[in-house]
Amino acid sequence: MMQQIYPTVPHPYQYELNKDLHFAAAHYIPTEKAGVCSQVHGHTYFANVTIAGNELDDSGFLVNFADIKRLIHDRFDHSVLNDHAPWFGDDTPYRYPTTENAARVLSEIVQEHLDRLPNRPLCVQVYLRETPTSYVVYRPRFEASASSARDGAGEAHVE
Ligand SMILES: Nc1nc2c(c(=O)[nH]1)N=C([C@H](O)[C@H](O)COP(=O)(O)OP(=O)(O)OP(=O)(O)O)CN2
Ligand SMILES: [Zn+2]
Repeated sequence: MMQQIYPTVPHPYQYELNKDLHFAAAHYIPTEKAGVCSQVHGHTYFANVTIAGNELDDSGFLVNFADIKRLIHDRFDHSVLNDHAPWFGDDTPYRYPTTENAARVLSEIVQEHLDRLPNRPLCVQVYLRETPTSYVVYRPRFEASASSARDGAGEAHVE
């Protein structure tokens, strides 16, 4: 597993968990503007998922590290990203499996899981490296009302 220093995300929460993971996947970007990347090709993607919150569950976890791996690695490893409807598709640039969209999709998949946990942690950052020279950092926006309702974060606002 590649280990490195990731960009930090400002947030008001007491606990921050980070999970590194990787998956091998093929993709193509369905536009001529992508040049050779419009042909099917593969990468070993490296992701770092950052989750934050103030409350732990009855195991003393913010979230089980293994759940994050299961959600991402088990779903996408040795697959073609373009085939993963509804997350990815060829119909709109918002669903092309670019690094930008893939980082957002990972965040959304993780947050859907976190929303079902009683302690309601938040996915505050996904770092996704597609090649040795290319990566994207995605940080979801949170409404102030949602985060304060969740855990008494008051005026805390994660950008
Ligand atoms: N903004 C984006 N640009 C590109 C994306 C993307 O997802 N977002 N994707 C690609 C290709 O899929 C390609 O796999 C990655 O491109 P690139 O970094 O150019 O890959 P190289 O290994 O050839 O990089 P070098 O630094 O030139 O070795 C293209 N663009
Ligand atoms: Zn690619």
